[in-house]
Amino acid sequence: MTIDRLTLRKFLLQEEEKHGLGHELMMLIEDIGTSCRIIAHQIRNGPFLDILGTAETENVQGETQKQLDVIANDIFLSHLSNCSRVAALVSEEIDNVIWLKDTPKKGDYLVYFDPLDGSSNLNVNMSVGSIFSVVELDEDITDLSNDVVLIKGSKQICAGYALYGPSTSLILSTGNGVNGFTQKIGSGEFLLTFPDMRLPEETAEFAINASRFSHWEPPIRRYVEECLEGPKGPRGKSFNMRWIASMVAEVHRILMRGGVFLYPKDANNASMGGKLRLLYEANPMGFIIEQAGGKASTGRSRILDEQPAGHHQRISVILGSKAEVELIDSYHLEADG
Ligand SMILES: O=P(O)(O)OC[C@H]1O[C@](O)(COP(=O)(O)O)[C@@H](O)[C@@H]1O
Ligand SMILES: [Mg+2]
Ligand SMILES: [Mg+2]
Repeated sequence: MTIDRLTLRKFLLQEEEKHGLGHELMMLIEDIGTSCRIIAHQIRNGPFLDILGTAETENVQGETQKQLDVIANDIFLSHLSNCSRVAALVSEEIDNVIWLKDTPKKGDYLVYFDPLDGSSNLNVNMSVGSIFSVVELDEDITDLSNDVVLIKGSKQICAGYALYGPSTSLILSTGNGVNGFTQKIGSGEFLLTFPDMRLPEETAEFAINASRFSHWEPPIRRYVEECLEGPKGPRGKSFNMRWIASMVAEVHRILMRGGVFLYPKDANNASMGGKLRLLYEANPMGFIIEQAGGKASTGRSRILDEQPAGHHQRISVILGSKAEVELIDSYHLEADG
């Protein structure tokens, strides 16, 4: 039996009626969806096209790029330039902000994206994704500097991600909850398969790269150790642990069944501010998680309230089920005295 599902286009038209999304934002979301469809196609054909390996280049953050990091970035750049309201693009893979307008106006969009997240998973055929975030300018801009894009995550009007897993998912929020779409094989359309996604307040599952144990701050050690102690420990129950090394895949699992994801600032990455990037990883994922009823914190403050200091800034990330993130925050508070 096939169930009739809303297409992304029809869903956006409904959102427009209910919440006045605006034609230009709808078009932009469709362009993002198109980019993700093309990236999904490239990834699935990766072994035949011989594009799963390393490129000859490094990105601005000194990371060796995969060929698909570059390809996915080019796909986003070419499609997002279509929208007449997009003033600037900020990509993980590009050093400076790309200005598409000489005189951006109030109401124009800034789009931030990680074209391919978890790309170390590519050549082992594990899940990867794309992450995006949209902010509206609240004033006309005369000086096109990189600093213009340093806007808090609480100002996002739209964020989401695509997960290139066994199926391709597009998860989206325009500030009215979170909705999940799946790309249909054949038509290639995104159809609404997970309406109004909510994550459970409590959980017994956590995700952290435990190989970094020796670098962790005391509150993170305390949290993980208490989980590992199981029913006889202070948490009084058994915990499960998962690590895919792809933030998109971890966040998606948490959105579907609860859990908490930690990539904290630690002794090894503190000089960079952490591992994950604020503007195109932490903020959009924080927005999605909050819109689904969860919480996103650095351990010491709400991620979406962080004032960015640089457009490739990194940050400590703890997000997921509300009660669990609150507990980890309380351990930081106690440790800081
Ligand atoms: O290898 P590690 O340190 O566990 O890193 C995994 C983390 O790095 C990232 O892959 C960073 O993303 P990029 O692939 O976009 O650089 C996150 O998705 C993930 O959470
Ligand atoms: Mg990433
Ligand atoms: Mg990336």
